[in-house]
Amino acid sequence: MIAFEDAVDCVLQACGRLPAERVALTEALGRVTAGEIRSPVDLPSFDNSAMDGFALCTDGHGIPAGREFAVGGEQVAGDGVRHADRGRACSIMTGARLPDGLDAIVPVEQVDVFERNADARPTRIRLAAAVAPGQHLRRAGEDIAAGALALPAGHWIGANELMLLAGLGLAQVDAVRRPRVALLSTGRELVDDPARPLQPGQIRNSSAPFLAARVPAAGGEVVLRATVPDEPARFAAALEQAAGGGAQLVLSTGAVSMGRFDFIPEVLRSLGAEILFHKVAMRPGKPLLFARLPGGALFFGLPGNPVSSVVGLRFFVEPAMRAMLGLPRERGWRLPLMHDASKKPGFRLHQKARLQLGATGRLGVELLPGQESFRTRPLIDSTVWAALPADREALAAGDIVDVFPLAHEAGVALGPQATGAASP
Ligand SMILES: Nc1nc2c(c(=O)[nH]1)N[C@H]1C(S)=C(S)[C@@H](COP(=O)(O)OP(=O)(O)OC[C@H]3O[C@@H](n4cnc5c(N)ncnc54)[C@H](O)[C@@H]3O)O[C@H]1N2
Ligand code: MOO
Ligand SMILES: [Mg+2]
Repeated sequence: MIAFEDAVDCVLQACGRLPAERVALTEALGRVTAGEIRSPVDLPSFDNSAMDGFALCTDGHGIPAGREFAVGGEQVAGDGVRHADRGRACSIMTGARLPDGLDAIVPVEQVDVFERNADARPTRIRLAAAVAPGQHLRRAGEDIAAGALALPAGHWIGANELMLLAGLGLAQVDAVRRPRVALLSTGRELVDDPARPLQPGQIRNSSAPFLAARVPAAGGEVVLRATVPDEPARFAAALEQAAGGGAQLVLSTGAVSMGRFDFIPEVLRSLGAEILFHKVAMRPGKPLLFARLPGGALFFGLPGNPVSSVVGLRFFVEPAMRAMLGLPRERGWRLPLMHDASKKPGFRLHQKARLQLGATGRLGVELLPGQESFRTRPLIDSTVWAALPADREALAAGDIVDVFPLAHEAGVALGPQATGAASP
C-alpha cells in the first residue's frame, strides 16, 4: 500500500502537459490558456462618459458651482468623433465617446436646466456643484492597456475570462488540448438504461453519469463510454476500443478489490500494462489502481463504491488532468474543524463536509454524517472535502485540516507564494 502523497506524486510525474490548439472564443469556456494573452488594444478603446450628463471643458482647472453653459449638441453611445465647442456643454450619455476638446462630465443630477427647446431638450444649464478636470470619465486603456497581460499561461477560462477576451475583440485563443478520456464501467449488476426495469440483484449505474458530467467540467473530453460485465475478455476489448478512440486517460469503475470478480489487475498484467500502484493508504477509495497501458495511456481503476469513485476522481484524476492542462498543482485551504473527530490511524480520510460560520463568525469545517462509501445522498449537502491526515487518530475542535472544494475548477487559485496552503 502506498502513502497518499507518494501516490499523488507518482500520478503527477506520469502526466505531461498536452500541446496547444487554436480554438474559437465561443468554444473556449472551460479551456486553459496555452500561453499568456496580451491585450491587442486599449480597453476602453476611447475616452468615454461614465454618466448621463454634460461634457465640459475645464482646461485642466476646476469649474466652480453656479457657472452657466449653453448646450451645443448631443453625444450618444455609438456616435463617432465629434469636435466640440470648448465654451459650451455637450449633452452626453453613458458610454458615449468624449467629444474632442472636452475633459469632464457633470451628471444630470448636478445641473439645473433652466432653458429647453421645443423638444424639451436642455439648451442652457447651471452647475449645481463644482466640476473637477477628468471627473466621471473612463479613459482609454484604463481597464487594460494595449500590450498589458490579459490572461497568464495556464489560466482556466471561465465566464469572467470570456467577458474580458470578448471585450478585447479576440475571436480565437490558444488553449491546451483537452485530455481525451474513456469511461469504462464494470459490473454485471449494472443497468445503464433508466427505462429498463431492474431484475433482482441489479442496480442502476450511477457512477458513469457522475464521471461523464465531471470529466468535461474538469477540462477533459469523454471519447468513449462503455459498460462491461465482469468478464476479462470484454474488459480487454473495451481497453482496445479506448485506445482506438485515442484516449489518453482511461477510467474504470469497480473490480479492483479482493473479490473473485475483481479482475482488473490481472487483465492489466496480462496485457503488459505497468501497474504503478494499487491500494492507497486512504479512505474511502483504498483499492485505487494506477497503471500505464501498453499504448502509453494512463489508467485509473476507480474502486466501485460510488463515493470511492468520487474521491478517486477528485484527488487523483483531476490533479492528473490539471497537470495535462498545464494548470498549477492545486492548493486547498486550511481551516479549523468545528467539532472533535476520530479516525483510524494509518489512512488519510476524505470526509464529506461543509463550510460553516462558527459562533465568533469564523469560518470552519463541519464533517457530515453518512460517510460510508455507498452513501451518495450526503454529497448533496456537502460543499467541500475535508482531508484528515493519515497519522492522526483523534482530532479536536479547532484543529486545522486541509479542505478542498468539491470540484477543482471551483477552487480559489492561490499563488505559489501562498503559505500554509495544502496540496491534495
Ligand atoms: N475483503 C475485502 N472486500 C472489500 C475490500 C477489502 O479491502 N477487502 N475493499 C472494499 C472497498 S474499500 C471498496 S471501495 C470496494 C471496491 O470494490 P471494487 O472496486 O472491486 O468494485 P466492485 O466490487 O465491482 O463493486 C463494489 C460496489 O460498488 C458498486 N458499484 C460498482 N460500480 C458501480 C456503478 N457504476 N454505479 C453504482 N454502483 C457501482 C457495486 O455494485 C458494489 O456494491 O470493495 C470493498 N470490498
Ligand atoms: O475504500 Mo472503500 O472505498 O472504503 O469503500
Ligand atoms: Mg469488488
